[in-house]
Amino acid sequence: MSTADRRIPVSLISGFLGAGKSTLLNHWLQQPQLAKAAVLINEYGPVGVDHHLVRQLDHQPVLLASGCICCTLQGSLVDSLQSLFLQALRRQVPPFDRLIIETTGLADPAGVMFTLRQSPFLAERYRYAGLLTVVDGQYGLAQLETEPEALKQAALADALLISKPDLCTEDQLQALQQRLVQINPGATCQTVAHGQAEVALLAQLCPDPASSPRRLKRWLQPATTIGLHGDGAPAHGVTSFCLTLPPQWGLADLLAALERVQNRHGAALLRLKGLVRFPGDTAPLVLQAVHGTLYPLARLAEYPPELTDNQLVFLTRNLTQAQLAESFFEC
Ligand SMILES: Nc1nc2c(ncn2[C@@H]2O[C@H](COP(=O)(O)OP(=O)(O)OP(=O)(O)O)[C@@H](O)[C@H]2O)c(=O)[nH]1
Repeated sequence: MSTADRRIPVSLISGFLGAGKSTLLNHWLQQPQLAKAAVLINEYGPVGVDHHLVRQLDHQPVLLASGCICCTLQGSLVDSLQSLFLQALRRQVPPFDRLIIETTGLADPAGVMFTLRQSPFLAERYRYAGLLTVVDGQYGLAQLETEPEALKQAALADALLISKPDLCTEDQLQALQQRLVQINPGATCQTVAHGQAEVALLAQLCPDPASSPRRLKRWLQPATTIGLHGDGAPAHGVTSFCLTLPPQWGLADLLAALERVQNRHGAALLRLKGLVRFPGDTAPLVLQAVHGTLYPLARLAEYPPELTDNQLVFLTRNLTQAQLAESFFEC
């Protein structure tokens, strides 16, 4: 990075659904080096849950944009970045020295890179500072074969982080690492458990793009060399919807329903997130699943008031809401 460049560095964290992006961000936001960082979280789905899962420090604005930044909301990303900059200038939010964008699991990072370059306002104030892609240690290898977005995110990354080593065998990790090297030999690749990566990784992602045009070209290059169309199209057959728990259900009913759904439709269940509270609970449980894996339930400190009780957000591929509901609500 040139010392004269005073633009705010923008780092992207991408990774397929449930790969471990928020976990990493949560860890990083507690580190003093990022005390003056701003964070933009982008979500896919009708109800935002992520921003309640990322621990928010008082002085860090967490902005939300619903939808997919790369394909449907590029205009809105420009607006968000512009407004964040102006708000900091007017001291409506604390000044920030770095911006981290966590892209939705379905986002194509090339769209974000392109946005930053295309808007003159943004290009003067922000500089693209690299892409870190988190790859699910457990499901990553399969996702790289079946999910074009996952492949593209890996192909475009400056650094790759393999998550969840504790859930993988050595062979699994090795096979994934080998595949990632094939897809993106230029990126660094390391394994990280529970998001505990060094913050220094952010600074190492890439130098000032202006001083490295070849790299920039590579970032923006459609990944046709590895068999993708590179048109930024959203995944086919991916739907997102909410289901509300029947009021008489308890935790046991919910767990039984999830087991049914995961047994029957594990492959089609890209992601499930939810906050649930049962009678007598003072704080909600955080529910997260990826395919057939239900992650350990965690309890939030308090209930975010603006969220509707007991709604689960599903993201599925080639599985309709009606089909999923039939399994979910079966008694
Ligand atoms: N066992 C284990 N679980 C992990 C690890 N990293 C993340 N997880 C869990 O995986 C689940 C998904 O992680 P998130 O950080 O929410 O994933 P994400 O990429 O932000 O998910 P989306 O926002 O849906 O794209 C959570 O329940 C995490 O606690 C890890 O290293 N080991």
